[in-house]
Amino acid sequence: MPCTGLNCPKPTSLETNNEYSYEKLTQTAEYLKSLISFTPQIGIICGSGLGSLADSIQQKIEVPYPQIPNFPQSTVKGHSGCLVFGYIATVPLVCMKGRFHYYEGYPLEKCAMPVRVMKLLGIELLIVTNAAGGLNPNYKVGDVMLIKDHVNLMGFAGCNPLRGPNEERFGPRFPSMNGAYDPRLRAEAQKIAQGAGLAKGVHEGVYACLGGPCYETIAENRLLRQLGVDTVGMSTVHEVIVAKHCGLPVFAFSLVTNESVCDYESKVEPKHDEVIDAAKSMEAVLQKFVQGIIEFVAKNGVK
Ligand SMILES: O=P(O)(O)O[C@@H]1C[C@H](O)[C@@H](CO)O1
Ligand SMILES: Nc1nc2[nH]cnc2c(=O)[nH]1
Repeated sequence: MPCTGLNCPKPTSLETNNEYSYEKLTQTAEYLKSLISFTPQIGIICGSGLGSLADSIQQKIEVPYPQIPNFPQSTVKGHSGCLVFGYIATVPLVCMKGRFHYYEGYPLEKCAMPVRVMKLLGIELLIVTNAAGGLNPNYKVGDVMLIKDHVNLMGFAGCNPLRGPNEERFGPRFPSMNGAYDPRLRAEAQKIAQGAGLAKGVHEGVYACLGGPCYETIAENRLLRQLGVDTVGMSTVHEVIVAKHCGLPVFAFSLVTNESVCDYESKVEPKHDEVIDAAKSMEAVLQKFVQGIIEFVAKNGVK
C-alpha cells in the first residue's frame, strides 16, 4: 500500500520528474529527424581519440551537441561533441563524435541517454568503441579487443543507468545482460579484422568500467586482473546496459591505448595525451575495420 500520511512525499511520475523522460527523449529525436531524410540503421559511439571513425561517412550532416535540445555537452579532449549523420557502404547511420562520462559530472543515465535517442531515431545496431588500458599481459598498445562481456564495477556500488523508475516503453525492469555483445558479429569481426590489417592484434575479452577520472593504482590493476578483466576504461558499460534494456544488439571493441601496469617497479604512467596519440596512430586501420563490419551488416542484415 502506498503511504498516505500527510508528511509523505508524493510519488513523482517519470514524465514530470525525469530530465530524460520518454517525452524529452522523443523531443530530441524528433528534432534530429527534422534534419535528416533517412532512418539511421546503425549508431556508432567513438571512443577517446577515435572521432576519425566518422571520416569515412558520406553525405555528412553534422549537428553540434550545443544545437541539440536536451543533449549533454562534451568536455573532454578527444571528444569533439558532434553527431554525424550519413552513409557508410550505403548503410544510413549516425555517429557520436564524443561521448559522455560519469567523471565529467554527468549521472550515468545522462551519459547513456544518447543510446535511447538513437533507438528512437530507428537504429537497429549499436557499435561502441573505447580507448582502454590493457590488463591482460598478452595485450599490447595498438591491439584491439572485441568485447565479449563486461564487469559492471560501478553497478556493484549501486550505480546503474537504469536506476530509478523503469520506463517500460524502452524495456523491462529487470533486464538480462546475457548476450549483450552480439556473438555473431564478434565471430565475423575476427575475419574482418584480418582484412583490415589487424590480424595479429585482435583478442576477445572482458571490459570493466570505473568511474574515473583517476587511472587505476597498481593494486587496483592487480585486483582487476584477478577478477578476469582484460581491458579497463571509463565508459561503454552504461551505454551497453541501456542498449540491451531496449533490445539493441551491440558490437563493441576496446583499442588498447596503454599498458595497465601491475608492477611497482614500472615507471610507466598512463596519460590522456598518450591515449589520444595511440588512438590516432590506429585511425586508418580502425576505419577500415569498422567499414568492414558495416559492409557485413549491409549484406547480411543485423540478425
Ligand atoms: O571515451 P573513452 O572510454 O574511449 O575514453 C577513455 C576513458 C577516459 O575518458 C579517457 C582516459 O584517457 O579515455
Ligand atoms: N580507467 C582507464 N581508462 C582508460 N582509458 C584509456 N586508458 C585507460 C586506463 O588505463 N584506465
